[in-house]
Amino acid sequence: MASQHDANDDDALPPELITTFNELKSSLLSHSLPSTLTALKAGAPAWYQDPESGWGALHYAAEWGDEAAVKAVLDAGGVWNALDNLGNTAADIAISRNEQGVYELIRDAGLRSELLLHLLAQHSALTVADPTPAANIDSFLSSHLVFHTDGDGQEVCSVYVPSSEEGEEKQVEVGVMMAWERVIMQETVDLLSSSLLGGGKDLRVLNVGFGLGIIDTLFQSLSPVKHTIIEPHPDVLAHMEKTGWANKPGVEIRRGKWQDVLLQGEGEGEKWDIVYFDTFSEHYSDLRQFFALLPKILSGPRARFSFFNGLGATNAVFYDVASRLAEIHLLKLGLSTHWVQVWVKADVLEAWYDSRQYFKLEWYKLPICSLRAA
Ligand SMILES: C[S@@+](CC[C@H](N)C(=O)[O-])C[C@H]1O[C@@H](n2cnc3c(N)ncnc32)[C@H](O)[C@@H]1O
Repeated sequence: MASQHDANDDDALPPELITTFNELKSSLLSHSLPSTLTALKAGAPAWYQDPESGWGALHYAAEWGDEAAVKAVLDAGGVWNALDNLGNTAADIAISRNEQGVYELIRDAGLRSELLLHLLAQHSALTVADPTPAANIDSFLSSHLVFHTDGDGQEVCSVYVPSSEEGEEKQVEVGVMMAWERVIMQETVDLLSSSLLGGGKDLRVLNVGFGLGIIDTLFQSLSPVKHTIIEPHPDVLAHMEKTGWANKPGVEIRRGKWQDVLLQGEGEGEKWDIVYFDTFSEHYSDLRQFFALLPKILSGPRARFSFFNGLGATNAVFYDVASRLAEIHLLKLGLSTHWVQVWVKADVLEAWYDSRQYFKLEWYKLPICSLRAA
């Protein structure tokens, strides 16, 4: 999730607005609520970011820790996800100062804004306008993938994407799947299967996205009678063939994107007891479209669903907002979500030999979802 509003990309601010911003900033720095309210009422730009630090009024209000001031700045147009020059949002400042109430005010403003944007089906902070294989499915499916072991001995499936990072045009490695996620996959399978009474007899499992086959290997240990894997990438399919996946017990490989396999009518009425979703280069809108299939494809209230929860995972507040957004959308479809925190700090620290870092947090929020009893 990138900063939604880079305020200072716009035309230079008229001098009178800079003056009112400076008044607002001084009011916040001197912890004066009346003069903060006066400055905002006079039209001080709550969205503007000081070019030197990248701080906007919301950063100053969060540092002060006054909930009334934070609320006033948000109401006046303070931008919940604006990043300062060090990459921190106002909510990050609130966390660092242990201001839980302020943090929640800003996070909830973010959640409301995301819900509204999704309601209006418009561009949101969860959608990245990126035509490269990292964020565009057609471009990803026509890219060559490399299965290899990185310089730290980690098994990785990578794609290389053009990037102009640090002003230089180059190809950057992006992990489609990396072995550091094994701890997440293991915990996911343990939690998904622990709900199954009778040890999961006649278990039917659906996994969307094969990658390195880590989760599918773990699913095999549950001895499912039916183990459906949906996978569209030719290089991954070739890798699956080479490693004998077509002949494993219960395995049926459906070649294609989940959109083609599950929305095309063939397989109508098919149900599974465990469903897992972990694709690549897709957006939140795709995940949400998949959510809508769940009431039809989950076998009943004992069935469980989980997905790789990686959206917004480069910043704690974006991650919190993205997770709650998913929970609300699932709830609207009749699914409740139980969150389990998985400590991944040690795995994440060592994981990025040559690859772009897509997960920067210490805790992974693992969702376990089930149909609510009618
Ligand atoms: C992150 S990897 C999955 C890793 C897997 N969970 C594991 O344990 O190794 C993502 C996989 O999703 C596949 N994929 C991407 N888009 C897809 C789509 N629309 N439908 C199904 N699979 C997709 C990719 O080709 C890739 O193999």
